Amino acid sequence: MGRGGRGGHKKRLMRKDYQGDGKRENAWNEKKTHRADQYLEAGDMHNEAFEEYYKVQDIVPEGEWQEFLDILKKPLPITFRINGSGRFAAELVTKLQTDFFSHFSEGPVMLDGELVQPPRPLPWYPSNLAWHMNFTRNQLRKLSWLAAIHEFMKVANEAGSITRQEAVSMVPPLFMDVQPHHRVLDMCAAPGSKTFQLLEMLHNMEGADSSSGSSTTPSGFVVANDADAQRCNLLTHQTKRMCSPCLMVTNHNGEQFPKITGLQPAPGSAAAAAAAVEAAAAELAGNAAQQQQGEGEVMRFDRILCDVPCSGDGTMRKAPDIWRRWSVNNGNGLHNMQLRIALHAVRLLKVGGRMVYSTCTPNPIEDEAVVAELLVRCKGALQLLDVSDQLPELKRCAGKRKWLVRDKHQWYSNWEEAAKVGFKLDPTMFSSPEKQQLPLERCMRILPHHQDTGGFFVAVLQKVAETPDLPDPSLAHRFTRIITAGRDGRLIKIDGADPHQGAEDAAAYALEAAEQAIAALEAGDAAAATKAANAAAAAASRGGLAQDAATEIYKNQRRYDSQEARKQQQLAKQQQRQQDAATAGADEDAAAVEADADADVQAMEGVETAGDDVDADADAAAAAADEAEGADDAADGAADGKAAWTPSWVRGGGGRGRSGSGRFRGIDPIIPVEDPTIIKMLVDFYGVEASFPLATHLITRSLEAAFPKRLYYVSDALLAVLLADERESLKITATGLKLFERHELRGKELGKCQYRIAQEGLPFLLPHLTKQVIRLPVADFMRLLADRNVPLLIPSSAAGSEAETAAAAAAAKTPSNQVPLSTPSVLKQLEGLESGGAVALLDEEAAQQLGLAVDQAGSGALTANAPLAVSVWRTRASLSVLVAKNECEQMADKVRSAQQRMKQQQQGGKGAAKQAEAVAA
Ligand SMILES: C[S@@+](CC[C@H](N)C(=O)[O-])C[C@H]1O[C@@H](n2cnc3c(N)ncnc32)[C@H](O)[C@@H]1O
Repeated sequence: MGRGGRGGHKKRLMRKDYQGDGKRENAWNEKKTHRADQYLEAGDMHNEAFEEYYKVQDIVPEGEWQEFLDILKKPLPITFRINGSGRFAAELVTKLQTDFFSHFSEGPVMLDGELVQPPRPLPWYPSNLAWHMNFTRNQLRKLSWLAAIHEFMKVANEAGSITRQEAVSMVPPLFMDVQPHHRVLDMCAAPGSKTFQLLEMLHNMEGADSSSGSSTTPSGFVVANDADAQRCNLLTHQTKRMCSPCLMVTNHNGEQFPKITGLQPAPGSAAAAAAAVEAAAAELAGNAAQQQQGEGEVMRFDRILCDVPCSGDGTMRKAPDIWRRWSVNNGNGLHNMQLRIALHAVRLLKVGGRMVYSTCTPNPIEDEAVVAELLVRCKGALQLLDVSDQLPELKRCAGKRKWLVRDKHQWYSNWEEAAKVGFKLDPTMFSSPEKQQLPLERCMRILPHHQDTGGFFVAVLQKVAETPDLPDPSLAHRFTRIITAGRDGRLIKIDGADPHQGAEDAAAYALEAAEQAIAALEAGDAAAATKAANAAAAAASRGGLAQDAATEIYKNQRRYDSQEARKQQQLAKQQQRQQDAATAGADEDAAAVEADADADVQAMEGVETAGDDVDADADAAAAAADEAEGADDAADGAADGKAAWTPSWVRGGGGRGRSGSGRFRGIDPIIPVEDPTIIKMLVDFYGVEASFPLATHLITRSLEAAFPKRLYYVSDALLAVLLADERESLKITATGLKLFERHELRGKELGKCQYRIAQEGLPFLLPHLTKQVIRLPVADFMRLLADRNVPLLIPSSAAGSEAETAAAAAAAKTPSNQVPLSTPSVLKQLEGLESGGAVALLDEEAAQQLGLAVDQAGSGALTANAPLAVSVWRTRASLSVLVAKNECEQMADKVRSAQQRMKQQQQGGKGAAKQAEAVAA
């Protein structure tokens, strides 16, 4: 993706165990999968305050308390999700079942008197695409076939065909009902496992019309947002495996996510044409409202996920440190922020849109209290959906209508009790008679002991009408606090003021006016609030107060806000760090993803560095490559001068500490690639059909090179967002799918086009390429994947039997890894293949025979659905694969499995024929 933030500080982002030799600890490493018990001994897993709190909250059904406590002390099993719902996904499931899990089919497997638990699909996850495994370290060590499963998972995880993810974390996206045309916002998205799921759903284009152009690209998009800039980088890495041009990563506080207005369909898109027709018709009919609509709409979302930062009390199994550091203040301290994020999500949601609120804590203050307050404030415009008939196999407890609130001193049953003495409590935390009427049992609480998972909370909400204005509840409340304090004489000191009666009256009036300001704020009337606040200030000064009451109010308000914001941020960060540190899996294992550092980019660096050398070991070179993409996008190409074209628009431009027009420092500009020379070069060299919107939908992040380093493709819908956001309110850290990358072969001739095709963009581009594509028979394709750099034998007149003879002669003499490609059909194709970037793909007939053919026009972006094709670089003497080794291995594995399956089918067929013959005889 086009990344805009600094990428050069990767080392800083890595957890300690990823630093040093630069080799990252593997997410599937057995050491990490059982980290939980490295932190604490079982005896340490005890916390009276925690136990008392949750017993009083009554979240565990009668008689199950001990079971609940016991499971919290056990490490979490491994769970993973097979990515995509494409046919390769089904194949992967088959492979798991036949190659690996078949060991369990002949009865229970015992080791040292202990049962080895067979892997099982999560019963509630659709199409058997999510699995659960629970092997002990001893079992992995002693059973080599178990270790092989683990190894396979590791490779598949790295190649992006599976994602290790905690079971409960897979739940919220399943209730989002995301469709390809939806605008989706993931408010608190990092490190991105749920974003990945949402993208898969967006790209599930089954049944969509794929007959023309880029119609395999969904018309919707996903904006993945996170408040933490460094975690946005992890998000980018994690979601990059999805290869989508429909993703934008942004870096905002969720509660301040900007409203974008003036959204117009992307120029040249079908939607733009339709809108133009509609606008013209409206003009003719003199329909003002419709005309206005044509002038652009406010961007609202169809789906919003609020997976808010929380105390993480449901994650004890993977973060056992929570036993030690648990405090009631953790949840209480986050409630306000959670509510503010959720309220803003409601503002950004379309009428008719759906929003899922989730946490990984069973704490009602962070769960039902937030949902109830949302419903009350929305006055019927937001409804809690009953989803009890969905995912019926998922065991869950109903949400609660009543709960209590505790501070570090005592319990309270209502705000009235707590208002005066409560320690850092807010009225919104409390249940109330009004809230008890709400159908809060429709919320879902997933308890760890019910299906051997972590704990989670999910509420599914729908906006059914425009909501009333939703002012920040904590703001009004804090004003009240300040005024109460003022009344008590604690805040507004009349230092040095004229002690006569008038001053006191004026002070009282000032306070009253301030109260009116609150009421106006609560009613969402900003103008009235300002007026009342000004009146307060005027009264204060009229009374001759030394300290202006209103100023004091505002000063304190600001002080309080920033202190509180800092505290909440620190708390959220601290909790996040602790969760991350203890996370065993790759799901929320951000550092692992970061340390991944673009395996394919690194692989390319490897090939580049090795140049023409036959033994290009991309992975060795990759280990040395420590610069992330974002960093060198901007630091690009000082040597080859500036870009030669003036773009019609540019977002940002400061970037990386340079001063400039960019609104956000450190964020690179986004620039459309409008240089006719570049577009023509790509179109001519690769034969890109006019159906692909190359001239309008390519962006880059730097103009500091005549030929920008990377060219990214953004979908229609995202282009429309970029164009609409004229004020640059969106802080975009990454967007777009990398399609081309400038190739650098030091001191070597680059041929007619300096751009190679990026593997991640290949599935999108391939259906539109008419040149530089070479189709290989199975053996050659497998060889290319294995050796990754094969020599070519191309006599100038290579053709027919002469070439065959030459190739055979060469084959007889050369060591196996030096044998040039010699299949006549390949030699023929090589004749027409220019030096430079190209695509090598499995010959369609072979793919058909193996049942691996993909409807290219309809392949969409899903990695799992992608055709068997690799980006290559052709020189006069060799063909080099520009794809990471593990990805090549995965592809080879797919072919081998298909071959095996075909063999079995043939054998089955022969057997049946023999049987039939015998019967006939
Ligand atoms: C529970 S994690 C999200 C996990 C993520 N949804 C996933 O499935 O991978 C909460 C995230 O919220 C982010 N965050 C904290 N405060 C935030 C705020 N005010 N607005 C948006 N995101 C915030 C944290 O940086 C953290 O990445």
